[in-house]
Amino acid sequence: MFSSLGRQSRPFGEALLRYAKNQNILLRECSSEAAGLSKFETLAVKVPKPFVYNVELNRPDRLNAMNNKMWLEIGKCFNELSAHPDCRAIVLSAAGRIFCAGIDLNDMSSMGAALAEHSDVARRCKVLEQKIKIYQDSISALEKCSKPVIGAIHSGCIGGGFNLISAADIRYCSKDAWFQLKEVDIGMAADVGALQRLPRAIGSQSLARELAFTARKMESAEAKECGFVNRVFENRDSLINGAIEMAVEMAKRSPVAVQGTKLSIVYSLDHTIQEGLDHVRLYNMTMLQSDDFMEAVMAQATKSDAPEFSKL
Ligand SMILES: CC/C=C\C=C\CC(=O)SCCNC(=O)CCNC(=O)[C@H](O)C(C)(C)COP(=O)(O)OP(=O)(O)OC[C@H]1O[C@@H](n2cnc3c(N)ncnc32)[C@H](O)[C@@H]1OP(=O)(O)O
Repeated sequence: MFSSLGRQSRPFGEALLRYAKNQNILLRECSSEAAGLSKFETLAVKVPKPFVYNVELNRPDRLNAMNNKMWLEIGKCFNELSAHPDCRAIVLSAAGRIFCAGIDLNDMSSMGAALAEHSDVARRCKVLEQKIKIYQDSISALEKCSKPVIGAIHSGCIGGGFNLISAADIRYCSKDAWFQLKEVDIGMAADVGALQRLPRAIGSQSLARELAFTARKMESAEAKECGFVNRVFENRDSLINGAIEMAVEMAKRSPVAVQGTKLSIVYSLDHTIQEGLDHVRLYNMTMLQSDDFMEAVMAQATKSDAPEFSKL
C-alpha cells in the first residue's frame, strides 16, 4: 500500500529549493513585482524562503506612519497574497527604527480639507464613513487572508500600528518593543479593530480597557505575560529570523490543511461551538478528499519526509 511513496521521501528543503529555482523565484531580495504582486510604494515585499513572503512597512523616514497610500496598499497586498499560490505564510515586519508610528498625522489635515468641501453634516459623515471603512477593511485583510500572518514587531508600535498587528494570527516581538493604543491621546476612539481584537487576543477586557482608556505603553515583557505576543527575541534580526523560521514550518505543511485551519479558527471567533463544528465539517467533507490528505497520511504512516504539496 505504501510502496508508491518513493517520490515523497525527497528531503523537503531540497524539493522546495528545486521548485524555487524552476519557478525562477528570487529568494531573499526581490521586488514585489518579481514576487508576482503589484508594485507598492509604501511596502517592501521579499521572498526569504520558498513559499514564505515577508511584507515590510517601508516608510522608515516617517517611522512607518500610515499615510493614505499605505492603508490602501496594505489591503491590496494581503488580498493579493491571499490568492497567490506561491505564498503559504507571511511575516509582517517593518523597516527602520520604529515598527509603526500610527496614522500619518499630516494626512489628518487633508481629511479636514475633504470635510470642508461640504457644509452639511450628512455629506461630511459620508466622507468620514467611507474613509474609516476603507481603513478598517485594510486591516481586516490580514484576518481574511487565507494564509497565516506572523507579526514581527520591533520598537514602537503605536495607534494604527497596534490595530494592524492585532489582526495578525501570531505575534512575536523584540525586547525593545512597546505597544501603545494612542488614539485617546489624539482625541478619538480607536476604530480600526484593536478594541474588538485586543480583548480577545489577551483574554482580558480589564487590561484591554486600561490600555485603551489611558494610552499607557505596554512593554515587551508585559505583552508576553498577557499573551499578546508569543515570544520575545533579543533584537530585530533574531526576531525576523525567528518569525521566518516559524513561517517555514507552516509552509512545509499542506496548504489545504493550514488554510482550512485558519478559516475555521477565524470563523469560530464569532460563532458558537456548534456553528464552528458545522462549518469545519462542511470544509473537511470536501478537503479530506484532496491529494494532500492522502499524501500527508501516507508520509506519517511510513515515517517518510514531508510530501511536496502542490500549489494552492
Ligand atoms: C480613520 C482613522 C484610522 C486610524 C487611526 C489611527 C490613530 C492613530 O494612529 S493614533 C497615533 C498617532 N501617532 C502618534 O501620535 C505618534 C506621533 N509620533 C511620535 O510621537 C514620535 O514621532 C515617536 C513615534 C514617539 C518617535 O519620536 P522620535 O524618535 O523623537 O522621532 P520624531 O523626530 O518625532 O519623528 C521622526 C520623523 O517622523 C515623523 N513622524 C513621526 N510620527 C509621525 C506620524 N504619526 N505621522 C507623520 N509623521 C510622523 C516626524 O514628524 C519626524 O519627521 P521630521 O520631518 O524628521 O521632523
